[in-house]
Amino acid sequence: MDIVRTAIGLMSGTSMDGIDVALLRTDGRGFIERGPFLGIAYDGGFRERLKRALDLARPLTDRAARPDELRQIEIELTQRHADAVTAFLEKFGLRSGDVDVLGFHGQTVLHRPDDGLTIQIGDGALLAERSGIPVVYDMRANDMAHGGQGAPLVPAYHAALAGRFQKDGQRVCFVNIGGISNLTYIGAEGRIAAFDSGPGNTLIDQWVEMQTGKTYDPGGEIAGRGQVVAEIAARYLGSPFFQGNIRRSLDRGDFKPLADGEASLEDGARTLAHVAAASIVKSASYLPERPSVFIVCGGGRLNGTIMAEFADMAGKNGSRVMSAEEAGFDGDAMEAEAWAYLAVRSLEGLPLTYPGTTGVSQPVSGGVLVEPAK
Ligand SMILES: Nc1ncnc2c1ncn2[C@@H]1O[C@H](COP(=O)(O)OP(=O)(O)OP(=O)(O)O)[C@@H](O)[C@H]1O
Ligand SMILES: CC(=O)N[C@H]1[C@@H]2OC[C@@H](O2)[C@@H](O)[C@@H]1O[C@H](C)C(=O)O
Repeated sequence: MDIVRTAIGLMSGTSMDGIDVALLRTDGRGFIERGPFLGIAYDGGFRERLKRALDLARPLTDRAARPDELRQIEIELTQRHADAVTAFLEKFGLRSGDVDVLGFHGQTVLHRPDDGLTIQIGDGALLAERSGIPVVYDMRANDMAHGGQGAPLVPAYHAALAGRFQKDGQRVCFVNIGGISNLTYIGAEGRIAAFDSGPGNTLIDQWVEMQTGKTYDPGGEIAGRGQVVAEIAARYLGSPFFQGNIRRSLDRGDFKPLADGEASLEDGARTLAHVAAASIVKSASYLPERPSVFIVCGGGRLNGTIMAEFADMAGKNGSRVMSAEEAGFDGDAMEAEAWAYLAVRSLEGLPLTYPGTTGVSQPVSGGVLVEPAK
């Protein structure tokens, strides 16, 4: 019988808005029991530290290199994850001994798939020491070493969740609208295709922060008061990323922020919400079949303007759009749950990625296990 483990997944995504913590009981295969979730927001000061980490990482060519200041930020990030685990255990009445493994994503500071380079900061050994729990981390590297894009990795988890839709004969596509958006298509016969689909919230967050000091557009309400500026939308949607059937994974910095003065606050937010929705639809046209349903997770599902535009465009193609919650999932917890699931798969030596998800040459496992000292 397959071993069912209790795993906690820890995700600090490209939006750099905080740490998502989710518990899962799973065998890393078809058994999945979702547990509680906790989101812990970063304060403004630490977000600035993470932005600095992106600048410090830009010139790096060695994924193990940690210039002094970057190493300091890595230690702080790791300590924040250890504190997040402690807060999670306390909140839900658990002890560290109740948890078999932590799946630790860390923070992506540089992602250059064309150069075979992906760098996540986050010290797995330090987290194991501080938490007293075994840690699986660095889950993207082995995929890249085998010719994969190193992202997205969540599709293996989406595929495991899709079972009940497949039984209904549905062609399901999970859409994650995070800082960057990505898609996972699972056909009725279990065929899986996944890739990054374009800019998500990052451009919107950067624009709203520059114009107002707020870090995002709550509910998409600012965008709701604006109009799409056609030339700006065309500039983003005309990117070579959307041309041709060769999908590649994205770095947070791949799409340039909108410059001050290019639009009013509202029109800029509306245009970027339109770009977020239209890029999903454009990229989805490269899927093997038209999905019958899109299930949307990630913070972008809370932006009403993105969702209204996306539902409208997908509806014209005959596809239905629903939020993760409407489908019975938790759209905030999905990526952290996935990292818990992938950690258990890593312990079992099961594949994390497939030719259809990252373009890797063959299905490969990945991740590095560190046990705390006894
Ligand atoms: N209530 C809300 N209204 C509108 N947008 C929101 C809301 N809450 C969160 N968001 C957006 O969602 C973003 C966070 O999304 P999420 O946590 O899914 O991203 P991430 O995991 O950091 O990114 P990625 O999936 O690219 O790694 C925020 O930066 C913000 O733009
Ligand atoms: C290199 C990296 O961290 N990529 C992230 C990013 O954020 C969304 C998208 O781009 C996705 O490819 C990936 O994260 C998710 C969790 C993934 O690997 O599935």
